[in-house]
Amino acid sequence: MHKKINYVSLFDMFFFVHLLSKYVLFKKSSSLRLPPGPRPWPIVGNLLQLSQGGANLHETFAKWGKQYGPLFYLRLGSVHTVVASSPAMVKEFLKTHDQQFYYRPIQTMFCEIVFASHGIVFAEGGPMWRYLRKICITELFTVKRLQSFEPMRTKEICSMLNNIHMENEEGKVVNLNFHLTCLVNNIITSTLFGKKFYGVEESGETDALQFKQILEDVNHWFVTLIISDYIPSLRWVARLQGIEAALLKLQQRKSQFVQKLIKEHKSSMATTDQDSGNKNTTNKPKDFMSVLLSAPREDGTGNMDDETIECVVMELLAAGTETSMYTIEWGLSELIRSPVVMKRVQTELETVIGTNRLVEEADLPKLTYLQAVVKETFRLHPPAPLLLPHGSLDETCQIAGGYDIPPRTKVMVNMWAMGRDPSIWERPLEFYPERFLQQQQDSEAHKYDLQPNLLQQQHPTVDKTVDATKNVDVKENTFEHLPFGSGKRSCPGRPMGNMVVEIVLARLLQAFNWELPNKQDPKTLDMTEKFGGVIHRAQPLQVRAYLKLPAHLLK
Ligand code: HEM
Repeated sequence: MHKKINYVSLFDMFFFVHLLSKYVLFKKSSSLRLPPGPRPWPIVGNLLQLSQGGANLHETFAKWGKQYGPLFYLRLGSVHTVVASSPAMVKEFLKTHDQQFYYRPIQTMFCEIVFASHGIVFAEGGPMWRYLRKICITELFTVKRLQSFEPMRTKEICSMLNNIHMENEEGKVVNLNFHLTCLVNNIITSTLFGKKFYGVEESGETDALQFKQILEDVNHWFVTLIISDYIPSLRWVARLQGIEAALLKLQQRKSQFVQKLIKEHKSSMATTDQDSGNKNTTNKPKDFMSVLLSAPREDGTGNMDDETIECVVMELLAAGTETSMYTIEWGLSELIRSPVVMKRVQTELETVIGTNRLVEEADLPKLTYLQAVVKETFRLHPPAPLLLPHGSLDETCQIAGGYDIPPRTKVMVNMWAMGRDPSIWERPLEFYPERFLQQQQDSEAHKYDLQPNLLQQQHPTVDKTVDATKNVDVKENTFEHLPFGSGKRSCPGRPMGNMVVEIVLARLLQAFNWELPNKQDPKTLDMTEKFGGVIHRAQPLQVRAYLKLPAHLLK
């Protein structure tokens, strides 16, 4: 009994000291003019309210945005957080004060251990991050480099089309999610390491199996809420729960896997150099890992170190795969639900490309309606609904409205809420690509509308004359539509991500007619979302695909 009382008083003392330290910390911020927001609880702040009702984070934030305004404040444990959800507020952070808010000051245990926070995505900022972004833009995502991988992409897409066709011939329902996972992973890893891991030999402890397991674990931990990320004094809890050990083990597995690839690359580069006197004599495109291995260090002395390369390639893999593949799945889901829009995009493909050859990447600029379909998909289903967190480092910043943003505040942008905001978009919940077409492009698209009145029948409420005046560039310049972010932290992989989404969708639509299994009414297709780092369909898309091109074109 005596012992128990001692424990209780010890706990009380710990609790009191904890509260006192929080009080001292937040006394300072209470003199600041913070944006409005829900009332925080002691210690945990608004953390518990986040999970109330089981809604996805971006949905909860959209609800609070309506209640508290386009900029609201939360305290998540000890982490100051603000959420912006109007073009004017987003412009404040991504343009007007981009110089102060381009940092990623909030590091989670996952980023710290698994990515060591010294690549691009999770790096706070600084000269190394700037240098790596420069390499992305001048070396990796150039038109020339991306074009050099076109034959690989064409081959992979054709192989997927063939597999889908064969499954359908056997009377099977096609799980599109499965096919897209294989395809997009193979495209990205072939670009990054010159290797693919899906659809290859899978018996035993193969590279493919290891790769998939690592990727699964990285995705799992990326979205797992670890309490000590918000209440750092509870790090010992993460230790006791074995979280820290699990993350360290994942880091080692990831490191061993990528280091093996780096070793293979170094020895094949050495052989090529010996054979050809420093000239690349093979027709194989130079993958990103080879480019990074021959890139100089930031200070110009020697080559970049292996740890940085390891970090960068894994980040590119994590950033580039699910974003692209889920967009394609959402796009096709929306088109199946809107037969008139589906008809228009397929007619555009028939008219511009014909039926004697498959659409190629060089054709994409001519397919204006397809581009509008992709933009409309990003509007309703931005893969990163809250972008990635931004923030300032050590200074308090004053922004429009007279609000103070304390140092190291996590700044989130609710792109998902903006995409569905009726004050920005007319009839925001309708899938209506025409809203992105300029007037002259719009009349072009009408060429492909076989029955002009059908669109109005399907969307009786849509007033085309109003929406047709809008175009996507205006929407980006006015900070209304930014699926790739904007400013210093905007997505460097955009040229690749956008192109992969467009070409895969174009080929799927050109090659097949799509239906739901068992003659299910398209309007009843379940569109429930799940947030797991990237927004994806709660239920993978299951479809029937009927070939509409000669089968030999898929070879
Ligand atoms: C549909 C495709 C994609 C979408 C929608 C997308 C979207 C985004 C968004 C919203 C951000 C955060 C911007 C911010 O913090 O404000 C981002 C960052 C990033 N993305 Fe993408 N992305 C896509 C594809 C790719 C691809 C294919 C790659 C590379 C293979 C890539 C590499 C990156 C990197 C490295 C960053 C971090 C930039 C930094 O922190 O400086 N992304 N992306």
